[in-house]
Amino acid sequence: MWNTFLGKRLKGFKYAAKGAYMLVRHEASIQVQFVISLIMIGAGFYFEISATEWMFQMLAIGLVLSVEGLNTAAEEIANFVHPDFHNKIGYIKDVAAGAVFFAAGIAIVVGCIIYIPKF
Ligand SMILES: Nc1ncnc2c1ncn2[C@@H]1O[C@H](COP(=O)(O)OP(=O)(O)OP(=O)(O)O)[C@@H](O)[C@H]1O
Repeated sequence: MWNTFLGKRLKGFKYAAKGAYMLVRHEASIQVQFVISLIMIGAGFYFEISATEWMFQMLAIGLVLSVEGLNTAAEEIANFVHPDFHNKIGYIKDVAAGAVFFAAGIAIVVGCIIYIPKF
């Protein structure tokens, strides 16, 4: 069953779900972003934001969690291939963190646009 086209896709989904669980269970940066995401979802219900606002908010949350997860993967690869200090590893980690900076910056702007008018 697992060797069919559908079986392989299901297996891939199972590994991806396991990876998402591992990120939330073990990675402090993802845990922080995850808790902030839950707070923002709670705020969405509290302020009864519109369907369009929900879409932008959920896209922003997905963007931040995805990029943070990829940043973690990049860090893990860097640590695995070169555990010692190296300028190139530092550069790789910095640009991966820079990607999170972009995503988080956009998410903050989206949050401000949605919630500032509600006060
Ligand atoms: N092996 C390395 N060689 C050069 N610079 C490094 C190295 N490891 C980390 N750095 C520098 O330190 C910064 C933070 O590293 P890293 O993201 O691994 O965080 P950490 O605090 O060491 O670990 P964690 O994020 O798991 O708490 C990097 O962006 C990079 O500038």
